[in-house]
Amino acid sequence: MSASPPPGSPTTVLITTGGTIAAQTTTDGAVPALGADDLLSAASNTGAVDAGAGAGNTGTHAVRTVDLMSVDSSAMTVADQFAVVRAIADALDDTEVAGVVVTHGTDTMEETAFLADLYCTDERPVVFTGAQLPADRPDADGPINLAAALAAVRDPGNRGHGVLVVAGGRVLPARGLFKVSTSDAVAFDSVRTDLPRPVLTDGIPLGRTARVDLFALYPGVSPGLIAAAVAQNAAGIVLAATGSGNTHPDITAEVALAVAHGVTVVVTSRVPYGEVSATYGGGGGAVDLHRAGAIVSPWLRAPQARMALIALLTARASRETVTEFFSESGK
Ligand SMILES: NC(=O)C[C@H](N)C(=O)O
Repeated sequence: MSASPPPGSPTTVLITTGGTIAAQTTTDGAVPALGADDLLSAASNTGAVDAGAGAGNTGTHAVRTVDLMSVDSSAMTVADQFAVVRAIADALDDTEVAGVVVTHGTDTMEETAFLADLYCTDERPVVFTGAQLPADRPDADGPINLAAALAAVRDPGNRGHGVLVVAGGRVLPARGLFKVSTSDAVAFDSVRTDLPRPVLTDGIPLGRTARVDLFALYPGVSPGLIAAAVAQNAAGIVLAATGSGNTHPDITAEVALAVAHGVTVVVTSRVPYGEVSATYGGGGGAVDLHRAGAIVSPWLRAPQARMALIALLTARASRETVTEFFSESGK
């Protein structure tokens, strides 16, 4: 039995979306099966949640639950991701709510948490968490991560820092985050933890969103990939180029054609750390890609650059606005 939080206690909203934190092992592989109440019970059993906590409350905070969806995050659609962002905004519409925890698969947490951060103008903490091991494993990391995420919402030091991600004992900003391990509890790292946070204030879109394709570049890559994206009416293309944003000259020619078709092209890197900058020439360097009309993303890597481009192009942002967003993000 869990004790009730004192009357008038602030409320944390717990939104669940599936992922390994909610998964059980079946003969067909691990699949999300658990809901918010199960996750809260497991978190309270860790002893890491304040005394008196349990399903329905965490110590001095009441917990309101929203079982939003139950999917592996690798199977999420962009519509699902915007549904998560809207659910966070709905939760924060209630002034009694002190903050929000979202449980989510780790495969694409860097994308959804970043998308939420793009629209996050509220001071109240929004914290994503997940797990690397299914909930039915004796060494499951989900319960301790959820307990830590709930504690992060209660920590006044986390106000005003945008969306955070808690996993494996680390608390990191969503912006700049990427998954670094397929299996370790320390699932994430950051390209830079002090990235500026330009936000989008036009409102969270409803309905269709812009199509943005993402290609990793490599020796021998076919320029036809870009032509195919243009032919299929992509509004934007993100290139995870080699090194500091470089590729083969044949790609540069296709980028120029795509830009001439009105497609917004953003160049980032397949390398996890360091700045992407227009340094190299030679026909396929970032200097050449920039001259061909591509916008360089100095710090946001491909998955997050793609989410930003989807959000910006859905809001019909001009080329100038997109350029400004990426340059602001790199200061
Ligand atoms: N660790 C995880 O959560 C991986 C899982 N495939 C997911 O992203 O939903």
